[in-house]
Amino acid sequence: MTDANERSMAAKKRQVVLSVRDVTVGFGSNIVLDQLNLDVYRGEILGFVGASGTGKSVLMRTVLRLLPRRSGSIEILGTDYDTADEEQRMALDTRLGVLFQHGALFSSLTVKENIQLPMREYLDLPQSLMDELAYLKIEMVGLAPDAADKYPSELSGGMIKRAALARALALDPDLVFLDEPTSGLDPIGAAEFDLLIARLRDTLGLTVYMVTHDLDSLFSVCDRIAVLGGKRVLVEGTLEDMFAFDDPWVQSYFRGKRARSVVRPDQPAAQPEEEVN
Ligand SMILES: Nc1ncnc2c1ncn2[C@@H]1O[C@H](COP(=O)(O)OP(=O)(O)OP(=O)(O)O)[C@@H](O)[C@H]1O
Repeated sequence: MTDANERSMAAKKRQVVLSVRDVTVGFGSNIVLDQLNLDVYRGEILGFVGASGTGKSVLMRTVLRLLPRRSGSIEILGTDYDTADEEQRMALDTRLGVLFQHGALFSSLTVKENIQLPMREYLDLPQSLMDELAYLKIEMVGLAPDAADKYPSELSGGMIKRAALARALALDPDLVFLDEPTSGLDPIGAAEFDLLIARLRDTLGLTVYMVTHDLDSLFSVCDRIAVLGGKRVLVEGTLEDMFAFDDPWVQSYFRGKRARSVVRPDQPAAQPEEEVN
């Protein structure tokens, strides 16, 4: 059996936790996603990439039902929100965590209060237990306990990302969506954040859907990569699949000069080389 066949057999055995089928999304006459398909498997870190403006955020927002779609279906953790009843929708909401691009913490609330927001919305817990849980999440993301009573304006960029991650983990989700989690962090902070995500995946059994432009993240923590292009998922698979995929943007992205500075040295550069942003 070839490697490709073995991989495809293994993929079939994996449990799909997010299934996007023939999804079309547009704004007026601007069709951004056209009959797009994507599967995300339990326990993986999927890196979602694509040129600027191709619709990565639009897809994530559509999956999270923050944007309407024109057609297609989306099933998350076995539930199709469109056909689910109120109780099933609520149960699904508690199993999802989201970290938006700029952290999106409420500036008038402390870190602890931000983390407790989802708990207040979905759970009926005494304050003492919510405090205990908030401190647990704060520790989980590598923040010091005294961060709990700080306001977002008192935190560094890296601390804001961690606090936002703690809030995303507030309800012990199965699937977390991260929109450019390392953007704005210095390389060391970004590498630490990547390691944190990988560790949380391993210890909590999370599935991670990560929109990113960060080549380091793609090379160091992502199990699979999906590339958005031409309003669809152009290619999905391992890094090796990306290197082998015959498309100018994909070749330039994964084998360009910037990629070569972080990738394993055994990967040859694309010829001719064109840099992408
Ligand atoms: N609310 C909206 N109304 C109209 N057009 C929108 C809206 N949101 C996104 N778009 C358009 O959809 C397209 C895709 O945008 P999106 O933000 O998803 O790109 P992206 O791939 O996430 O880009 P980047 O990597 O720069 O963040 C763009 O043409 C954008 O102008």
